[in-house]
Amino acid sequence: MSETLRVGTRASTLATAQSRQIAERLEAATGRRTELVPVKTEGDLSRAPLTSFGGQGVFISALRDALLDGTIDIAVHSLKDLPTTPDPRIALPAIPVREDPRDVLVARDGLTLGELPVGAVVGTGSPRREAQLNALGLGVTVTGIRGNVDTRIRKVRDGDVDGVVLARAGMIRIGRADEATEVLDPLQMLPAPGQGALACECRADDPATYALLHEHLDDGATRAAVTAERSLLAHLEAGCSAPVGALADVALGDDGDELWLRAVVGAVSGAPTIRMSATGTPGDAAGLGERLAAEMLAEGATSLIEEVAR
Ligand SMILES: NCc1[nH]cc(CCC(=O)O)c1CC(=O)O
Repeated sequence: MSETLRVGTRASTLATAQSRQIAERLEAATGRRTELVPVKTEGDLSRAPLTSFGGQGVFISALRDALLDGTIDIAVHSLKDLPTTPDPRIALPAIPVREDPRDVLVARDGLTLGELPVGAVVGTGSPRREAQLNALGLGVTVTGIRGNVDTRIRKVRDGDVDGVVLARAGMIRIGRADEATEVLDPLQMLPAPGQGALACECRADDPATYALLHEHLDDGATRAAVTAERSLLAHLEAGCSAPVGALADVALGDDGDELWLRAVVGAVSGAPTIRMSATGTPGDAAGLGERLAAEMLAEGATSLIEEVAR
C-alpha cells in the first residue's frame, strides 16, 4: 500500500463520480490522501451492443489489470457489472451502503410509463428491461440503445426515442435524479442484481488496504442483500446481460433480521415471465439465492435465459 491511495476509475461521468465519492469518504474516514486514476476499458471504447462482445466483465478487466500491475490500489466498480465468478487474485473488502436500487423512466414531456402512447419507442440495451417492459403490456416498442447515462438521456432530448429506462442510482450519483419522469416500482421493474451498490476491490495480497476498506466502507445489510441477488444469478447460470431482475431487502422480522428476495426471469420473445420470491436470513444470503434459483429453474427459467444467451 503506497502513501497516497490510488483509486482506479473508468473515465465515464458516472464512474468518475462514484469513484470520487468513495475516495472522499475514505479521506474523511482515514485522513489518508487519495488520487483518482482513470483507466480506459473496452466497454468505453466500443459502441457495439454490449451483448455482442463478451458482455459480462468488459468494464471490469481493465481496472483489475491496473490493480494487479500495481498502477492502482483500489478499484471501484458498479457491483451489477461484476461477474459472479470471483478472481482469486482480487479481494472484495467493501460493499458500501447501497444507493436507491430502482430503475427510472426518463421520457419526453414529463410522461410516465402509463402515459406513453401505444407505439411509443423506449430505448434500452438491457434484455432485463426489455422483457419487463414487454410483460407490462403497454404496447410500447423497445429499441436497442447503449452509451453512457448522458448519451442515453440525450436521445430523449433529441427526440430519437420517447423514453429510456436507467438506474436511479446512476442519475443520483451524477446529480441528475430530478430528470427522471417516473421512479419504477419493483413490482413492475425489478432492478439488476446488485444495482445501486458499489464494489471496492483491492489485490488479494494487500491486507492493509483490505482492512482499511472493510472497516470504513463495508455495509453488512447491503452485502447480505447483494449476495442473495448475485447467488441467484449465478445459480441461474445467467450473466449480467441475462433477462434477470432481483432485489433483496433486510427487514426486522419476529425472530430478528429477515432477508426477502424477489426475482424475475423475463422473456424477450413474449413468453410469460417467471416471478417468484423467498425469505431467509442475512447469514444465509447465498443459500437463499440458490434456493430461489432452483425454484425458478423448476418453473422453466432455463429456456428464457437461453433465448438471449450468446
Ligand atoms: N449497465 C451500466 C451501468 N452500471 C451501473 C449503472 C448505474 C449505477 C448502478 O446501478 O449502480 C449503469 C447505468 C444504468 O444501468 O443505467
